[in-house]
Amino acid sequence: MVWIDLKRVPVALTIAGSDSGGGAGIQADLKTFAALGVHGTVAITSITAQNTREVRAVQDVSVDVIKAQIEAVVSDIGVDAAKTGMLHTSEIIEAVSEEISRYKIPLVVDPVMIAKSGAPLLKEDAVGSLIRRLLPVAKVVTPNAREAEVLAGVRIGSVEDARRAAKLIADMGPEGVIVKGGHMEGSESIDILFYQGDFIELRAPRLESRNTHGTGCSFSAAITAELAKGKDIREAFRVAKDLVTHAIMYGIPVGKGHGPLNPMASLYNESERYATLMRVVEAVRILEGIEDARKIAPEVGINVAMSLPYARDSHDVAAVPGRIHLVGRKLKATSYPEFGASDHLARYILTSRLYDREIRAAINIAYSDENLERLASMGLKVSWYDRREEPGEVKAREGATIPWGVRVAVERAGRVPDAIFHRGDWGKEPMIVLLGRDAVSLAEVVRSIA
Ligand SMILES: Nc1ncnc2c1ncn2[C@@H]1O[C@H](COP(=O)(O)OP(=O)(O)OP(=O)(O)O)[C@@H](O)[C@H]1O
Ligand SMILES: Cc1ncc(COP(=O)(O)O)c(N)n1
Repeated sequence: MVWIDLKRVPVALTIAGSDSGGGAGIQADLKTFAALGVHGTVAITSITAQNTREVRAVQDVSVDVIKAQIEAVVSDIGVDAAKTGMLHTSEIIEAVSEEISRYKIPLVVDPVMIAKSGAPLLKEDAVGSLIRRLLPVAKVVTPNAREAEVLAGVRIGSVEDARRAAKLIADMGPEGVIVKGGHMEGSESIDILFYQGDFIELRAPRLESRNTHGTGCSFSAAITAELAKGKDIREAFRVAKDLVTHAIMYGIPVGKGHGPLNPMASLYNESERYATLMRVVEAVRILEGIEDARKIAPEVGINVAMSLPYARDSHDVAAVPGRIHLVGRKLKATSYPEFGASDHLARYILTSRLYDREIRAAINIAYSDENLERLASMGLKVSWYDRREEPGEVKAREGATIPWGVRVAVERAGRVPDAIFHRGDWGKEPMIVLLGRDAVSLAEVVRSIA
């Protein structure tokens, strides 16, 4: 539960460029502030004509108007924390530095140099101003590996190098330095914070996605939002890493280049919790209403599961703890649905979603030729895997069988099928698992089969 102080909403300010494509810059910052419950204000430094592929034009805002925007916000609304993004020239950097010093605002500096599409967003002769004027007034600075190389003057090829660079940059004035690992190699994206003489390292699986435009902007905006709430740098770092990882996982597939990440992913996920749980409740009601369920109930019981739209793991999948069992001819759920209640069906859903984002629900029923024929006669696509063909290294890994089996069945069908079955193995009951967008529609299919 996040307690929101409605009497005093925290205020964050972003001093950055506008991205017409809505993916990076102030657009990403405002979405991130909003996602974290902070009121966002802006001082636009440059207007870019930009999309997912390129920066076509840049118009810098005059230094007077940049200063006027900051003063307008500070004098009336007040600012708890600010961040900088694209600051194109030395003049802009110097003006921003003066304003920050005058109002003593806690500042996060994202030393944006080159856009993901390759366009320079900081003039080469302005790096000196960034180091001399901005870093000394920064609370936190968040370079990516390439930016850290420019600032620290060392090459970064490893986590060890990143640590060394973070220390060198800390000597330039900021309290905390985070060297981000998005542009490094390796199966994990590792970010390093150097703060008060200690290092904190946060890791996340490196996600394969084209849609990473705006990651650095959202990351620094999330840190700013948390500082605005009065959180400590370390805690802000954790929140930012989490938000950005989720936002990349559900990046927005628009444009032909690098689409934007989705800073709202966590928020949308939370907003769907109740509705998702209620779909499972309704599906259970339909199953419990089936007159004679003997042909569809497996020995181990039936379960119904449905995931949140932006699910990350089995905690984001609702199902019935203890499953639904046959009592006489009718089905009876042992308890009320909860999130995280079925690892088994969660694996079916989460693996299917790697192929088709629309899949959110699953129900398992007993395997029989008759049930398979019914599914086929309803025009549903059925695929299968054979547990006896499971490679040894998959068998050895806890929880790996279902993801492997789903992959086999999906590749066989050429898409995520409407149902996947296997004929069992030693100690494993054969099973049919129905997959679809909605738990209620799947329960209706099961009712028709029964
Ligand atoms: N493919 C990825 N998978 C997981 N996390 C990633 C990936 N790419 C970037 N990140 C994370 O996103 C955040 C931003 O890192 P990155 O190094 O990409 O910054 P940046 O280069 O400033 O971003 P941008 O390219 O938007 O300017 C970091 O927390 C980083 O670990
Ligand atoms: C206005 C503006 N600010 C920042 C970035 C950097 O973001 P990215 O490296 O993801 O392109 C950008 N492209 N445009």
